Amino acid sequence: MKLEHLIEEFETEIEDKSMRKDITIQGIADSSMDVEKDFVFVAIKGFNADGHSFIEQAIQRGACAVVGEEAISNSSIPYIRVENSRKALGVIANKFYGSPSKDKLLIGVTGTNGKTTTSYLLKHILEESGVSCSMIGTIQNVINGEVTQCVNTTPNSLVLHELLSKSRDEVIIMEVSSHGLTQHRVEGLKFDYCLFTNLYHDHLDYHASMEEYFRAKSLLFDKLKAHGQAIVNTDSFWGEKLSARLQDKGKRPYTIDESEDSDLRLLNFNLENSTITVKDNNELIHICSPLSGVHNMYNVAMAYATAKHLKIAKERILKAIYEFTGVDGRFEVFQQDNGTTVVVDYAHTPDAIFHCLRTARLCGAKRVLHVFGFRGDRDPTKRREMLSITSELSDHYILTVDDLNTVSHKEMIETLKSLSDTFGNEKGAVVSDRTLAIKQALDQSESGDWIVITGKGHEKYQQNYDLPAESDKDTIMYLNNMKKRLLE
Ligand SMILES: CC(=O)N[C@H]1[C@@H](OP(=O)(O)OP(=O)(O)OC[C@H]2O[C@@H](n3ccc(=O)[nH]c3=O)[C@H](O)[C@@H]2O)O[C@H](CO)[C@@H](O)[C@@H]1O[C@H](C)C(=O)N[C@@H](C)C(=O)N[C@H](CCC(=O)O)C(=O)O
Ligand SMILES: Nc1ncnc2c1ncn2[C@@H]1O[C@H](COP(=O)(O)OP(=O)(O)OP(=O)(O)O)[C@@H](O)[C@H]1O
Repeated sequence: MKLEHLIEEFETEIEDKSMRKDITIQGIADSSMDVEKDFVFVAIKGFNADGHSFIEQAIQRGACAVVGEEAISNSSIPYIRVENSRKALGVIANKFYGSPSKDKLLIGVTGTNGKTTTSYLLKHILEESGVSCSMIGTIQNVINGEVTQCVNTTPNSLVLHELLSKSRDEVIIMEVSSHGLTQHRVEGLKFDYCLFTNLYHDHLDYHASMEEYFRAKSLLFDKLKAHGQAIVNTDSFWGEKLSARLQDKGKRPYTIDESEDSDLRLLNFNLENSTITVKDNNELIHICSPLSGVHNMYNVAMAYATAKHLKIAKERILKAIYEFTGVDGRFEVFQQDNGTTVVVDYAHTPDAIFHCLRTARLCGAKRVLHVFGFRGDRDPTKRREMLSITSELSDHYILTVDDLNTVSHKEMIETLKSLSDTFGNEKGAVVSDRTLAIKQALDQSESGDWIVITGKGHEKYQQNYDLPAESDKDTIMYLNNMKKRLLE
């Protein structure tokens, strides 16, 4: 593709007109380290670094043009000045990869919690109905059945367009984070369906307020195609607000909640046999799912509604939901020989913790023991609420280390102690090693108890701990094996 074609969308002039615009572009890079011969380098002012300071390095590596926001004179190669480099990256990536989303059915899922679960369940329903499906999200990306690892929930626009261009699947389901939306990572995409799961306290280290967080999430719905459909969980203030916002813009969202005037009405949750009754067009439907918890019933309803919109037969949807075995690290249950139930879950927001602990209670736990921690460098404002919820809903909590990121172990332990002293209750303890915290909970447990371990879910540990384990699930396995060996 010629440079002049790649940049024709921009009103800005190439700084030096004597430069060759007819040069053939071989690729695009937003990192100077990825630049190769005849690549366009897009300089981005980031949170840690400024891509403009790597322009020289990019040129040395073979860049044939640079896109950036700053005024630069005497550039030795064409320099295209734009207002917003992240946005420009999306525009040129879309062009370079030939508008790869144009012929795909694109489903975007946003919300604080439930994106991954809803996406996996929907993918399962579609595939069981013979529809091929790509998925882009937190745990991994799956394109044409091939799994690749990911850095972000929503990759940047360059990676995203490349993934889309590779996909031969009929449908693409992607999780869209608020970071992704504000950083223009989905620039150039138009969605057929946009789903809103919920909005809870999270990421207030990044967004200045819940209102701003909501505005960020709402941006996804501006990217609906003209005949695209929004599917919104309206059981909360923020869901209702989004629905009203869409209606103000002339859109008719499909709503899901427990009220009479919703499009899909959730009537009854039966946690004992994991069934939810919904009213769909005056028909009462019983949806049975092995997923535990009221929160998952909402995820089930969301996936059901979307599959119905995609014209999948009701019976097929119900069968697929019934057979869905769940998502790695999302309320994953491990029964212990002593009659204790251990749950590993990815909850790291107050609300998600509330749902997990409440689910354990509703499932008849004799006692609930909660093991969890706080991530270093992540929204500290939610910690107090997380502690209050566990103090209320668990019989005993053990605060321990989660990912430290750049925070030192010592500093984190001091934080845990101080938070527990101030906002916890006497039922809590701090154990500095995560694997030993899990061991302590297992050692204390009796038949009928539930141990709920939250925070890490499917993820591997960032730190080394005392027990040789790489994840919460590993730790449980290790401890069980150790016990068996001792008994032999
Ligand atoms: C804070 C944040 O969101 N950062 C994201 C952002 O990084 P950035 O562009 O600011 O990076 P930077 O390091 O400052 O570098 C600036 C520019 O200089 C360039 N550079 C840098 C060094 C060099 O030698 N040469 C060079 O060209 C970089 O390639 C970059 O273009 O843009 C990158 C590309 O899109 C993201 O990978 C990165 O996500 C980081 C890894 C991250 O942890 N983000 C989290 C907060 C996040 O986005 N999370 C959400 C999920 C949230 C949820 O749970 O719901 C997600 O979608 O993943
Ligand atoms: N609908 C829901 N409402 C409230 N909490 C939920 C819901 N679905 C899942 N959760 C909780 O949130 C955790 C993360 O779920 P999931 O991975 O599906 O959400 P996500 O939106 O992808 O999260 P993240 O953005 O953190 O990756 C679960 O382990 C569970 O504790």
